[in-house]
Amino acid sequence: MNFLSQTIAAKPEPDWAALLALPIAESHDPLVPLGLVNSPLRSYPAYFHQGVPNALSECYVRRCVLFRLYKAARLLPSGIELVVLDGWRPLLVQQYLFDSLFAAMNAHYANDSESELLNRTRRFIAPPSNEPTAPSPHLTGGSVDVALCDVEGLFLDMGTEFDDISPWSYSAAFEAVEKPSAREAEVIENRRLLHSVMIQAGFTNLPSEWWHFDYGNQSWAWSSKSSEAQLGAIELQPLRQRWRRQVAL
Ligand SMILES: C[C@@H](N)C(=O)N[C@H](C)C(=O)O
Ligand SMILES: [Zn+2]
Repeated sequence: MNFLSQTIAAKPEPDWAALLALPIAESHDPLVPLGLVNSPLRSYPAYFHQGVPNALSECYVRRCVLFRLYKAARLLPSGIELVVLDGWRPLLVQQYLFDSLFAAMNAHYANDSESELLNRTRRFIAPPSNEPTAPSPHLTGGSVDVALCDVEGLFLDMGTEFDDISPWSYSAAFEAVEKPSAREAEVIENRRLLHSVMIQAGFTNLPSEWWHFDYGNQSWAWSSKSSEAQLGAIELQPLRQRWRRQVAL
C-alpha cells in the first residue's frame, strides 16, 4: 500500500452540538508565527493578500501544530511543499468571513429559514465565537488551511480553489468519479497526498473542505474520538498589554 496515496473516505458532517460540548483542558501551548519557516513548509497568509479586513500579515499557529506541520511537510515527495494559507484567526476575521457567506446564502436561498441558512454556511465557515467553552476552531490556533505547491511556488491542482463553496470542495468528492479524466486523476492524487501526510502527522480533516485540518481543538477531539480537547480560544498578546502585565510584576 502507498502510504502517501490513501483513499479519502466520505464522512458525515460532525454533530456540531456534541462537538462543541467536548471539554477543553487548555495546554497553554503558545502561538508562534510562521514567517521564518523553512522548505518544505511555506506560509502564504491568504486572507491578508485578499485584503480581508483585520486579516494578519503573518500566519500564527500553536507551537505543537507547527511541529506537526513540519512532520507532514517532510513526508511529502521531494519537489512538493506544504503551504499554510491560514492558521489562528482573530474573531473579527471569522465574523467577516461568516457574515459574507451568510449574506450570499441569504440572497440566493431567500426562502430558507435562518437555521437552514446557518447549516449551509457552517459547512464552509464556522460561526464566529470566542466563548471559552465553544470557540470557533481557527480562534484556537489548532486549525490550519493548507495546500500543496511545487518548488516554483505554483499551487498543485486540487480540483477547486481554496474556499470554493461548491460540492467539489468536499475532501472525498473526486473519489466518487467513476471514470476520472487525466486531470481528475491528478486531482485525486494531489488530494490524497495532502490528506495522507496531514493525517499521518496527527491532524484530522473537515469533510467539507479539502484544505481544512485540525489538531488539539474540539473539532480534532470529535474526529479523533478523544474525550477532551487541549486547545481553546487564545489571543495574540499585543506589546502594550505585555508591558502592562510586566510592569505590574
Ligand atoms: C473559511 C474556511 N477557510 C474555513 O476555515 N472554514 C472552517 C469551517 C472554519 O471557519 O473553521
Ligand atoms: Zn480552516
